[in-house]
Amino acid sequence: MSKLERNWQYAEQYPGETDAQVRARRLSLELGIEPVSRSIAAQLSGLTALSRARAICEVGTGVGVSGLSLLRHVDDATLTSIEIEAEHLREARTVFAEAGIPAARLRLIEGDALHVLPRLNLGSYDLVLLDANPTQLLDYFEHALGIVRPGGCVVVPGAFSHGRVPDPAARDEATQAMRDLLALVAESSAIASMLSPAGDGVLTLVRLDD
Ligand SMILES: C[S@@+](CC[C@H](N)C(=O)[O-])C[C@H]1O[C@@H](n2cnc3c(N)ncnc32)[C@H](O)[C@@H]1O
Repeated sequence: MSKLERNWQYAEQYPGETDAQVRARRLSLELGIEPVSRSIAAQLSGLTALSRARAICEVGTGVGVSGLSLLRHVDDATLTSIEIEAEHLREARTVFAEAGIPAARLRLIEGDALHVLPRLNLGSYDLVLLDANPTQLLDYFEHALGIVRPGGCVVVPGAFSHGRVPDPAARDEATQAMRDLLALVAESSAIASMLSPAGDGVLTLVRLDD
């Protein structure tokens, strides 16, 4: 194992998780859902704590690993989470209930994010997580930039597309969409971008003040 691989593995094993996160992670894997990695989950918890987030939006609930992480340190935040698969959302409801998160703090919306995102209030979210269909990423991002407040952030896990983004031979649609987003934000004077090698890569974008 190379030094970089050892560093990566250490960073993944380092964060502690709640029992609810551990159970949700196990359930995700049983259902074939890829949850955010442990280091990315810890970054989500830290970001919402740092920004004292009160309104959080998530695209791609899965069964709740990222949702639990987003809410972990912010007792008064509410989570709007969009999921297209009814079964995933049903399991997520149970996961959140067993974690003791009051229903009033959750707005779980079943539907296609491309139909739901345009209905959300503009400029009103502190953090938006994009973790659903990677081929639709650019459309999600356009909406996310509209609903996040100035100074808020948009977080995109899977930024390396399973290692394919840095591989010039990889030309699939999801990889190309991620590359297009990386290029778009790199050129933007309205966004501060941070690309971290945690998990499968995580891109954190801050919407700068208007
Ligand atoms: C990678 S998983 C999300 C994992 C979750 N964020 C976590 O860390 O626990 C992607 C999820 O997005 C959902 N999804 C896929 N396309 C979607 C769409 N167009 N709108 C909403 N959800 C979608 C899938 O059903 C799946 O549950």
